[in-house]
Amino acid sequence: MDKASGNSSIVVALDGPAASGKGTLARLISDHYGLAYLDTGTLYRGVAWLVMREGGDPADRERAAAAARDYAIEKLSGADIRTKEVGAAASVVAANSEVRAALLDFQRRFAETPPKNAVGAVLDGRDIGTVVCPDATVKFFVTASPKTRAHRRWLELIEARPELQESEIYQDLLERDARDAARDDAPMAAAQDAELLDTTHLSIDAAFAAARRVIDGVFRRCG
Ligand SMILES: Nc1ncnc2c1ncn2[C@@H]1O[C@H](COP(=O)(O)OP(=O)(O)OP(=O)(O)O)[C@@H](O)[C@H]1O
Ligand SMILES: Nc1ccn([C@@H]2O[C@H](COP(=O)(O)O)[C@@H](O)[C@H]2O)c(=O)n1
Repeated sequence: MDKASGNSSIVVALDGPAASGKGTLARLISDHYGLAYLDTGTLYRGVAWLVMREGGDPADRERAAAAARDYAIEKLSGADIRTKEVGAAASVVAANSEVRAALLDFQRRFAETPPKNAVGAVLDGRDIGTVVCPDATVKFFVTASPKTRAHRRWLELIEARPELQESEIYQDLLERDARDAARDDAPMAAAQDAELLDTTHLSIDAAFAAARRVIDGVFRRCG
């Protein structure tokens, strides 16, 4: 239940820094509760990829804004948007208010009217609980130590990119986290009513169990 609007759809918001485990948890929550899942980072990664594919600079405000306004998932078929470089570029376009404005409606519509008649939606990102869905049913701020997050991301990328150094990933994550937290528009921050979930010393299963305890508790109180 969306707290304020009374909207019948359940909205679970997961925010937090890069490689904290938001997406992993969001997919498990989506499957367990039958919620539609939106990884909002893919929107910003997609905009950055589209700009770079045309040889543009992600810092080019008008070019990035135009790419966001013309964003369509179909334009990204076959695109590898999970690379370190696209992640860094995504955090550059994400500081562009026109890009954020162009992507906001789609995220809110997804939450309010989830696809495939799902009973609700789970969205992960940086500003879901603060800007996109401030009245979400349940909010989490998922984090882990920078070293833990860098190690997890390194493990994720190393198979495809054996040349990658973990130290390079660590530095990249710190720079991206700083950009995300320092920007004026919709900075990465924990909503005041978000549950803090530090996964540094939690397995995926343990983190999921902790999240379920919170969600089930809210659902019991909401009836
Ligand atoms: N609790 C955990 N313990 C160990 N590994 C984890 C845990 N949670 C997630 N991982 C692994 O860490 C990597 C990053 O996780 P995930 O993609 O969920 O992070 P994220 O917060 O969504 O990252 P980003 O915001 O950069 O997309 C994945 O390979 C995932 O399998
Ligand atoms: N709601 C969001 C989601 C993402 N971003 C920006 O996109 C970058 C990539 O996101 P990932 O979740 O795929 O790591 C991220 O670093 C942010 O700069 C955002 O601003 N808001």
